[in-house]
Amino acid sequence: MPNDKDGPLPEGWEMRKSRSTGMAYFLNTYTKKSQWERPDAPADPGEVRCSHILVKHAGSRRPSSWREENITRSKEEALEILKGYRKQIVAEEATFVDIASKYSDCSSAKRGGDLGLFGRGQMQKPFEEEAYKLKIGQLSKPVETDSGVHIILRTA
Ligand SMILES: O=C(O)CN(Cc1ccccc1)C(=O)c1nc(-c2ccccc2)[nH]c1C(=O)O
Repeated sequence: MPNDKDGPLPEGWEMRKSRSTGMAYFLNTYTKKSQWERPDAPADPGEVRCSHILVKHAGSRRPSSWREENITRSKEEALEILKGYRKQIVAEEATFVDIASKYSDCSSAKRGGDLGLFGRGQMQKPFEEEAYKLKIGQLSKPVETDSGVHIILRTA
């Protein structure tokens, strides 16, 4: 029940007290984002919320992005680049949001890679399958779709 004021917070969320005002606020321990409003439980338990980093290649269905007008790298190169990003994130040398914002070939880069909530049947099948396997807070292995290669972070 969304916004049930007494119900448990969705996993990954903590209630904090603002040091200055003493007001309660809510912190998402995965994305490090904080907000005053109590987070809704996912609208439908069948939905997940994910962020992703997309590296396109010459074989991508649309080999173009906000970063690069004409993407010519090979799929193998794209995979190596993506594995490098994953290593940096796992070693905490960079945050997921930082890498997604700077390097993802998806328009969601502007939102730190956030895709929002989605249910089954909305994303390309390989992407959906991997996303639904993830626990909240877990980072996927590289996933190939017609759009390119991705790593996925499940956030809710
Ligand atoms: O595949 C295509 O023909 C073109 N697309 C699809 C697309 C294009 C613009 C916005 C959203 C999706 C992409 O290449 C694409 N796919 C994605 C995508 C794929 C899987 C999960 C989430 C996003 N993002 C993009 C993008 O440019 O921004």
